[in-house]
Amino acid sequence: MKRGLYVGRFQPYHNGHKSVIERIADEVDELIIGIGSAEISHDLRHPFTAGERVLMISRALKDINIPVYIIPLEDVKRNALWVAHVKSMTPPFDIVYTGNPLVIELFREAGIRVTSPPMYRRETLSGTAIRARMIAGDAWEECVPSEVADVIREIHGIDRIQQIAKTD
Ligand SMILES: Nc1ncnc2c1ncn2[C@@H]1O[C@H](COP(=O)(O)OP(=O)(O)OP(=O)(O)O)[C@@H](O)[C@H]1O
Ligand SMILES: NC(=O)c1ccc[n+]([C@@H]2O[C@H](COP(=O)(O)O)[C@@H](O)[C@H]2O)c1
Repeated sequence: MKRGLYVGRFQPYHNGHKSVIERIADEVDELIIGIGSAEISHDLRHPFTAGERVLMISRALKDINIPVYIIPLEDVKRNALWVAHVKSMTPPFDIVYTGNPLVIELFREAGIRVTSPPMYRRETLSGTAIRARMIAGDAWEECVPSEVADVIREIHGIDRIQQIAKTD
């Protein structure tokens, strides 16, 4: 039994994440998706709540045929304690998938195997680029699974991000 952990902020969950998860699902028996910075929402880098991100990801995973555990992970003030915090919140895992340099370093120091999946269409498929499109009123739907676009519409996510992008 091999269980993998994929950590990200998923603000929002997009087609780059989807392509990574499809590859991971071929390599592991079970997948844990850790939703990072779970306590942060309603700001320009983190517009969506943990619960909204759970909804986006769980609906978009309908074609993944291995067990998936979606676990919100709040940040902690001390990086040196973060891996222990993550382990306390998740089922045991054998491998971590991430491209984030700090996350790579912290798990490696803890003796846990880390793999960095290759980037997929990174020029358009990044949370930063997608949030910029949402704020500018440009097309963003093509960058995310249709189930994620549905959730963002249901929660009036574009109105939210455009409102918080205003200056007073
Ligand atoms: N297009 C992509 N292809 C493959 N992996 C990706 C892609 N975009 C992000 N990732 C990886 O997914 C994980 C979670 O990323 P994250 O949720 O921060 O998305 P992001 O697009 O990098 O967002 P942001 O621009 O807000 O930082 C990270 O390990 C990141 O390297
Ligand atoms: N000290 C901490 O709480 C700590 C340390 C490293 C990463 N993280 C989190 O891990 C997540 C990594 O996701 P990204 O790769 O999407 O940035 C982020 O939510 C980040 O805040 C938290």
